[in-house]
Amino acid sequence: MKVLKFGGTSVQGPSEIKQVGSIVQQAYQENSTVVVVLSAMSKVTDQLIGLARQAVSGDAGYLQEWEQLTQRHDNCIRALFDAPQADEVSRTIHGLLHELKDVLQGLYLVRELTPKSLDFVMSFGERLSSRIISQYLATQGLPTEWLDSRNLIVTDRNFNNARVDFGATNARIAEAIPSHAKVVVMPGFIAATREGETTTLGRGGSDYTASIVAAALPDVELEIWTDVDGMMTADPRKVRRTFPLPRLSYLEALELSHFGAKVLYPPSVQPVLARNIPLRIKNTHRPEAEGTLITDRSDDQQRAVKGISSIDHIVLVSLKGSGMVGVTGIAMRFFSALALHQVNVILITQASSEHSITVAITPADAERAQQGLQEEFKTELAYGQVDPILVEDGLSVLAIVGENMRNTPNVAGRLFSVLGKNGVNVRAIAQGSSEHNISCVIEQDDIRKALNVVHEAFFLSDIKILNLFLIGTGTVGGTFLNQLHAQRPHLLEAHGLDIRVVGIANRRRMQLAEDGFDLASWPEQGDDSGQPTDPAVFAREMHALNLSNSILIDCTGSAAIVELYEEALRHGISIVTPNKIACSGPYDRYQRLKQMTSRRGVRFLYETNVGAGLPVIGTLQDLIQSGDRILKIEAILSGTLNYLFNEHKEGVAFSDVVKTAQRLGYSEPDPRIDLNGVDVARKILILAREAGSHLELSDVVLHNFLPEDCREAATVDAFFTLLPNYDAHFENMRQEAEKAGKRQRYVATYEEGKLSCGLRTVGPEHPFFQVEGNDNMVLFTTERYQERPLIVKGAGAGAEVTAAGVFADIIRAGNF
Ligand SMILES: NC(=O)C1=CN([C@@H]2O[C@H](COP(=O)(O)OP(=O)(O)OC[C@H]3O[C@@H](n4cnc5c(N)ncnc54)[C@H](O)[C@@H]3O)[C@@H](O)[C@H]2O)C=CC1
Ligand SMILES: N[C@@H](CC=O)C(=O)O
Repeated sequence: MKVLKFGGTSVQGPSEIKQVGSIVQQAYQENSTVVVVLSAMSKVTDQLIGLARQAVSGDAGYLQEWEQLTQRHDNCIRALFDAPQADEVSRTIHGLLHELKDVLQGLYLVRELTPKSLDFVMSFGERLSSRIISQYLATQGLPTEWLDSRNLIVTDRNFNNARVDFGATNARIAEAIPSHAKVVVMPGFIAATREGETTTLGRGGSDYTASIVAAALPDVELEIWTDVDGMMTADPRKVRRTFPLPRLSYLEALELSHFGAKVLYPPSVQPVLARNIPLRIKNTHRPEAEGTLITDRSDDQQRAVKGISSIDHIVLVSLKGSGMVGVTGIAMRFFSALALHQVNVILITQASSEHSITVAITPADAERAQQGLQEEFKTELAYGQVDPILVEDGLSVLAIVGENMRNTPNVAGRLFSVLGKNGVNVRAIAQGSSEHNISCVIEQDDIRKALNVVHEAFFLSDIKILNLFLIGTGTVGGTFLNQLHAQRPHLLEAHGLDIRVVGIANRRRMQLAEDGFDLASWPEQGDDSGQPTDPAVFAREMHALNLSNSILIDCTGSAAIVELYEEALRHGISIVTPNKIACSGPYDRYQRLKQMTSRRGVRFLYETNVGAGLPVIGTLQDLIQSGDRILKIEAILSGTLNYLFNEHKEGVAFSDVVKTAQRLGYSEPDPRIDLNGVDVARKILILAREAGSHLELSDVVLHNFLPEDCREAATVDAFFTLLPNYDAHFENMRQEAEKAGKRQRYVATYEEGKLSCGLRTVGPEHPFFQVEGNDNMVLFTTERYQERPLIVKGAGAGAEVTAAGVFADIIRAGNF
């Protein structure tokens, strides 16, 4: 024998009902006796509640709503039945609808809506749907019998959420439902007291009806038909790449449904669990899908965590105070007060110091909980032995569930580590000693991100999604996008790294796309669509998306973008940047940014600030962290300047070489930043800070070789107009060096806490003499490298190498 329950979405219209018909037909052929339990057509219960409230408030508009309800059922009948049968079904349905209208008229007149009358009004949803479907199944040639659940399921008088009298109920079901071939159709959700008053079993109660019926019959299987492929690893509306779970134990299903998995109404597990009846969840729209089988054992021994669920709109209520420590009976009084005020407790935590007890409840219970606790502890409150009752809202509970968690170490470690790395603050934690469930309370704003990162950690450990917000699509940013586009498939396949660009901005336009841009056409998306750029709005939208593993990539040279860093880190967003302004700006901010990363479990990576893609900062950090001490840094740090001094030859104008350096993407957005030495000053300052010095940019002794009017030109274009006036001047400098057998080099030095940079001429004996093209060279003289310095050398500017350095930092941030 089979009991099939169809939810509201499975019976919402004629085409769905026809699909139900074919599923029942199949079950009948395989099992002979089938019990079909039906929900109301989707949204009808809410509509009925609305009608009752409208009527009782004296709003005659309820009549129009009633007409609509009638119309919906009429349409369904007309689509399902031919003329003579349609009239017959209509008569039954209209009889019920007029009964409903009379009840609503009564509510309108007496202006009182009791829980009992609300139950009666709500009962019409299932009574209507089950009558129509019963008749429909009969027209399909099935031997159908409609039974009124109110004659079978006996409850107490706890209207709206009645408790079942299983003794009486089981006996009535066993007697009424025949074991010979038959299709029995019943309304779900509704029941009655012994005296025949209509009751309901709580929202979602149709599942419960089916489970009660199954548990009262011999040799039975239960199937719950809904609109998803089974119990999923997490809520697919909130979490990406969820998948159905083929098997669960009753306990796991209970925990998951209790913590928000809407597919199953939690009380429905108990009756089938008690009789060890297999329960399968199936998709009405995809009957071929396997669904989820729920039995007494969880047979996936490999996976410790079976599912992740959550409950939003949680309130934490805490009783704290030194007067609680070591005093017996506090917990008893705390929970008695809550019970007395009918407060349903979702989660409990108590610190082992006994200094506080915290419970999670729903907002509807919050005021009663607070009042109840204030009354109970009024003496302690008056004497200051406990603090005022603390009520905090805007929270969610996230729970991971699985029977095998009990035998698997590091499940909690993984959970909290992944939350921490994504900047999700955990407010309260609960784990039962059975270890089936670990729950934690977090800010509701973080729930989407938290669910996604936890889901990735436990179910998609082979794939990690990184969400990039890129500002700056010029030389470096644009090249990075091209590199990512080319490398993305390989990273996904070989390293399970799914890197998505979800935000793009440049000086003109900005836009966000939660599922990621198509990198094949990013310039169009980045440049022509979206909205005018406003960094504050970009940041606000980035924070609002609150995506897991988010990284802000600043490929500008803008101080305005640096202003966004602290808030981004605070929101758990890592930062990767070639922009030197943050690390060479005020020391306090540089320090704050670095400290925030360790506190918030995010990364702030800027390897490309010095030497473009060369491993300069990483090398220095490794030296320091391994206990070495920096004695001196001497370096060529400007790719642009080195290029100029190498390429400025006889017969070539200096100003033309500067233009070429700009065209090749070596120079700063404003090339004067290179020529006046500021770019080099920033870089040597950054190295000094990494080496432990608390210096500022103003501490760098900078020898400028750019003539003053070029430095002061109003725009970059004006600068390029003036520069040719000095071609002869630069040619003289070059010839002088050449005559002496030397070469010009712009050299930065850090020694004994002093910073300087300036133009020098070096002979063939000096290592800088041979530094070619746009190369950089950094000599680290340290306690361990005193005889001969440690040297890092290579291209120190340019789109490809810098973009590759940014790329490497992103992967580092992602692997953190
Ligand atoms: N080009 C190179 O070889 C290297 C560059 N860098 C650094 O990389 C950064 C970018 O350099 P490039 O790509 O060469 O510059 P670029 O001038 O080619 O590109 C800058 C990009 O930033 C955007 N931008 C500027 N201010 C903005 C704002 N306030 N809001 C939104 N977007 C803004 C621009 O629209 C443009 O897309 C600079 O900080 C530079 O110092 C670092 C190492 C090497
Ligand atoms: N403009 C810089 C490049 C990045 O830092 C240089 O020329 O070195």
